[in-house]
Amino acid sequence: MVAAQKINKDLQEERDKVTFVIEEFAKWFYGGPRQLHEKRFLENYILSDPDLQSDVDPSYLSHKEKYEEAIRRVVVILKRIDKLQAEGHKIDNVHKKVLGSMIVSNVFKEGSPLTTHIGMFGQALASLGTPEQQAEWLDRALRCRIWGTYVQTELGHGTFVRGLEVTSTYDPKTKEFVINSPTTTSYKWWPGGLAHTVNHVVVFAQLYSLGKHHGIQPFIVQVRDFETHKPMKGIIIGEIGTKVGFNTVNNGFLAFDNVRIPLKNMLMRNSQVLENGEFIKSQSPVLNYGVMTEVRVDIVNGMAQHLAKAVTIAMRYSTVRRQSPIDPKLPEPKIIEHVTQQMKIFPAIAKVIAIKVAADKLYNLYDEITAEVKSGNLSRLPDLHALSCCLKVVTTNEVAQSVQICRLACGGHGFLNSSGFHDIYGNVVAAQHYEGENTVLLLQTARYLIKAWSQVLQGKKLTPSVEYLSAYKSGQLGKWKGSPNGILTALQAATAGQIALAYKHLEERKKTSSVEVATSQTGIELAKASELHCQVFLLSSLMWSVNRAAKYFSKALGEVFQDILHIYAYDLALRNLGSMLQFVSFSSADLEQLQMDFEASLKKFKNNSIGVVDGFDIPDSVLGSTLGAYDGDVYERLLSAAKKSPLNQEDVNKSFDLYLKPFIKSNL
Ligand SMILES: CCC/C=C/C(=O)SCCNC(=O)CCNC(=O)[C@H](O)C(C)(C)COP(=O)([O-])OP(=O)([O-])OC[C@H]1O[C@@H](n2cnc3c(N)ncnc32)[C@H](O)[C@@H]1OP(=O)([O-])[O-]
Ligand SMILES: Cc1cc2nc3c(=O)[nH]c(=O)nc-3n(C[C@H](O)[C@H](O)[C@H](O)COP(=O)(O)OP(=O)(O)OC[C@H]3O[C@@H](n4cnc5c(N)ncnc54)[C@H](O)[C@@H]3O)c2cc1C
Repeated sequence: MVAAQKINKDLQEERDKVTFVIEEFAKWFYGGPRQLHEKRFLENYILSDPDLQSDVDPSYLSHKEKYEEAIRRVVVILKRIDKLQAEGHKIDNVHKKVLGSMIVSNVFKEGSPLTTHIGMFGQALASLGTPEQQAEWLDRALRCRIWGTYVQTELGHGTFVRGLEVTSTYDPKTKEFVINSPTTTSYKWWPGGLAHTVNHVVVFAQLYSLGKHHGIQPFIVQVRDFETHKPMKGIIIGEIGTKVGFNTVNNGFLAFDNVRIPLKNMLMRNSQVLENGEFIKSQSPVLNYGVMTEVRVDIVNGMAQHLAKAVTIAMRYSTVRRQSPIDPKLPEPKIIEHVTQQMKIFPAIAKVIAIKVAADKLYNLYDEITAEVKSGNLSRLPDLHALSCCLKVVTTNEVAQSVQICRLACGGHGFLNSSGFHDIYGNVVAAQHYEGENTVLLLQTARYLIKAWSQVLQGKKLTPSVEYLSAYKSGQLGKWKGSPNGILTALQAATAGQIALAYKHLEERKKTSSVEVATSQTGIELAKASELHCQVFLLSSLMWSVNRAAKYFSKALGEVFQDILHIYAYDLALRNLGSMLQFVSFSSADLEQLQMDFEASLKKFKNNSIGVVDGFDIPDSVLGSTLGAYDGDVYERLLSAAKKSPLNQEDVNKSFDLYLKPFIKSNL
């Protein structure tokens, strides 16, 4: 595909300078040769369907048309997956690998109405349902023969799950639950696909049985008729309106008016209600929160992919675009020659890799701990919760900021929808809101860090992710060294110092207030500590991975990883100087050197920067950008995209005769 393309000569010139084998990098980035091959196969197989080659640019459609087109595309893809399976291709979890991945990001642009079906409804059945319940619903859900979503948030409550108002009251006479939405604020609000797509939901409601309250429990409810798709009796359902992004996700509202469901529809893997109404408690109430944890883990991986798209666009465009002479005697340079441009894009490239590495580690931890939980051992669940919360926050915040920087790095053209940034940004900032509001999740991680610090004070041994707190307490951290390793220890000292301060202030406030009030008053410091702790995890994971790369990869690629690590570490240190200055001693010469080292690291990486974004291996059909295509034919693409605007399909728009002309005439 690539060989036949005519490549922009500036882009080719930069590609010729790359010192490592891009394919080796791509294999690493996707987890191995088999995974890379499977990704390419799926991209090609799915996206080559003629019914996806439509010339319709969804950004010109109305809200309603966008949704209808998204559903048409969903079905084309589902048929394609059915065909794939009928042809005997065995790909595990293929629906998630296609519908829940970047492969289709340019097909939907503003999100698929089946995103939560794939990522949350199926997952809720799998992790909260009994084997009998899974036999009834899971297989049909996985084959997309029933469509569902995860319905938790209400108009009045999203964060404080225990405050949800929808009730589910067991009636032992009929062996049914009766579900009700007692107030306006109890309307379910937000779930993806809920409005007009799904026919089932997993809904979270306050359980009452035999007059007693048993907290939030999950129930499966059919909300639309299979044949007519009309709302079922007692179901009030609709769409919540246009949004900053995610406009094809079909987020909806839902209220229940005495909706009856059979006893077997409570998902009972954890807690149970018996026929006589007796309630059997689960091992822990947080087991019902497991789906949220899994999605937080998925979000981190998704952020690396979104940012990979943004940096690919910014990097290729910066290689093709020439503007503003640096040396007046020479022609206008590629804009990537401006060091400030490198400062915008190279740290963002490094972040893609740091986040990908952290996501891999988080997935491994998730798999290990989920297996332990299944066998009844919940001891490491807090580690997973603490890490998944802060990583979800820091990666969504950093990627949102970096996508903006990449957009700005493309000058005015970055503001065009055809650049692709608008859709990437919309998808990224949505994740700052969903699956736990970001400040709230930082405070969850902080609970864990405060407990860890209290263990340090008691001389107890800590789990690996917080072991550095003991090192800080025994005075081993705090001396500045300008290497990535030195930056890691300085950051660890700053984090531990911040946790210790928050702990101290919390203890002081506890003397005059309850623990809860004191914790709330210490929120600013606690949130800061969590954020720093997450940065420690990101940097230490990247260092671990880069050191490993030295053993397993070619020397050339190993050096590129080292360059990336240096850029990442220097950039992180410069952005966190304020926090570090409070707990680490620096001289002004140290800071001057740090800036020099950062600039040198940009220069060193420059010749390989285009190779790394090519190694993200995002085909044009997935990238969907006039500025970032592989061949660099930016200006022709911009013009061709503009010509497709509906306004350009006629010489004179009717508004001239209707409004402008009469106005001009009337003023003559
Ligand atoms: C494509 C887009 C799709 C989007 C979908 C959505 O958005 S769906 C909607 C997404 N919605 C949201 O994301 C809503 C966000 N809100 C929430 O998740 C919860 O309401 C909460 C965590 C904020 C508070 O919960 P609470 O009032 O029950 O709890 P508490 O603070 O009193 O802590 C009690 C203990 O529980 C622990 N623990 C808590 N969670 C977990 C967990 N997952 N695992 C393990 N443990 C957990 C916690 O650490 C604490 O332990 P400690 O310290 O006592 O040993
Ligand atoms: C695009 C999108 C898709 C979504 N999809 C789904 C879905 O499929 N299913 C579903 O059930 N839900 C879904 N949601 C809902 C989402 O999970 C919630 O909006 C999210 O968890 C935040 O909760 P909230 O809206 O109640 O925010 P709020 O809690 O009201 O946040 C408002 C402000 O209050 C602050 N605040 C609240 N509590 C505290 C506290 N304890 N301490 C300090 N500050 C606090 C927050 O930091 C924030 O600044 C979706 C939301 C969006 C935007």
